[in-house]
Amino acid sequence: MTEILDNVRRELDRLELPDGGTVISRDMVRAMRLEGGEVRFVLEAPSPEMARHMEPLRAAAERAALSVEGVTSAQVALTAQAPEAPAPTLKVGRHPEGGSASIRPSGVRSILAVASGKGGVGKSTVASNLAVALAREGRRVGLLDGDIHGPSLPRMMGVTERAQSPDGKILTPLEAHGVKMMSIGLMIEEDRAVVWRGPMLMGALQQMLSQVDWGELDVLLVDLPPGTGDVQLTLCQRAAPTGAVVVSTPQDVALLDARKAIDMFNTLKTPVLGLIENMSMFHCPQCGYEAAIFGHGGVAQEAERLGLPLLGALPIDLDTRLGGDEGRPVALGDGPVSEAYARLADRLVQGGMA
Ligand SMILES: Nc1ncnc2c1ncn2[C@@H]1O[C@H](COP(=O)(O)OP(=O)(O)OP(=O)(O)O)[C@@H](O)[C@H]1O
Repeated sequence: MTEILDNVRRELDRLELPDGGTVISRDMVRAMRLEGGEVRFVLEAPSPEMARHMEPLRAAAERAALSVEGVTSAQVALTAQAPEAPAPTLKVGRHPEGGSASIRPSGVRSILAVASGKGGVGKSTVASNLAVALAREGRRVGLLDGDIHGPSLPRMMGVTERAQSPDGKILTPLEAHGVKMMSIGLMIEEDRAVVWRGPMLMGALQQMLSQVDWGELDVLLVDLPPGTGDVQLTLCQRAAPTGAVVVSTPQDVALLDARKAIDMFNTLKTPVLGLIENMSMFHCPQCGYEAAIFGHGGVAQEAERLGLPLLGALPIDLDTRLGGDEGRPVALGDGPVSEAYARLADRLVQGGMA
């Protein structure tokens, strides 16, 4: 299936635009899906004015998709980016307000923290894929990037637009792959560093929870920074999360830090719902050889020791890395990793957590 969609994209990349580039290189294709042999996607024009002249391009895109083997029908819709809303006057990077008052958004049924002790274990990758898998199950999902110093979710979810605040008070979340999302990365330029102390980090989290129009959500996933710092403290003390899932690799050094994260959640009385092992095995796609690059079974043993469920085990996988870099989480496709995320999502839904 992924191959068919890749071929469709390849064909679309031949559709040249009068002012240069193609619909792919100009990033105009949205929400591409394949069901049975039917391909559907949206062509997004930069403005309503341009969309009015794009019917021939839309028809050409349909023909291009239909020319791909395995595609039996194609439906392409035209849309246009809304005229630019006023730039947010909302100032980010304030100190937190309101003492210990709740900052939990009222329409959100469940808040799940996605945490890790150590950095780089794949927490944001798991959060973005889990969000997509839950949305594919029909859940109303939000994804909040709590990693304020190193926001990576905009890139992983393929969102490049800036967040807007039509009234200067409340930010509108951006939407990608059926998930509403908010990140400091949507408010500052990508290569600008956030050089903030603890109180400003806590203030930013407060703003992203209580000054964002999250609407009605079944679940809001909060991708926490690694470790046990101010953001974790604020979330647990003021937003009453339903629980936390802790991501770790099977490596000893990562497990050691995961134990500290679990200890922190216990201290803050936030239930730890289970552990997720990431980068558990590498299956060589060429020769079938299996290598336990970061060790094997460590997270399962740790979960058993702590009496916590092992919610899932995800392999080291090239498509996972590529999907993260390209802004198309691997859980959008089909294949063993996408199925593993679907099982993880299902488990959380069945358990009433998402
Ligand atoms: N299962 C996997 N297979 C292959 N690559 C992976 C996997 N999980 C994560 N990665 C890659 O590892 C890198 C780190 O992942 P990610 O940013 O999700 O980690 P993180 O724990 O959120 O890091 P930090 O919190 O320190 O920013 C990314 O390049 C990501 O694509």
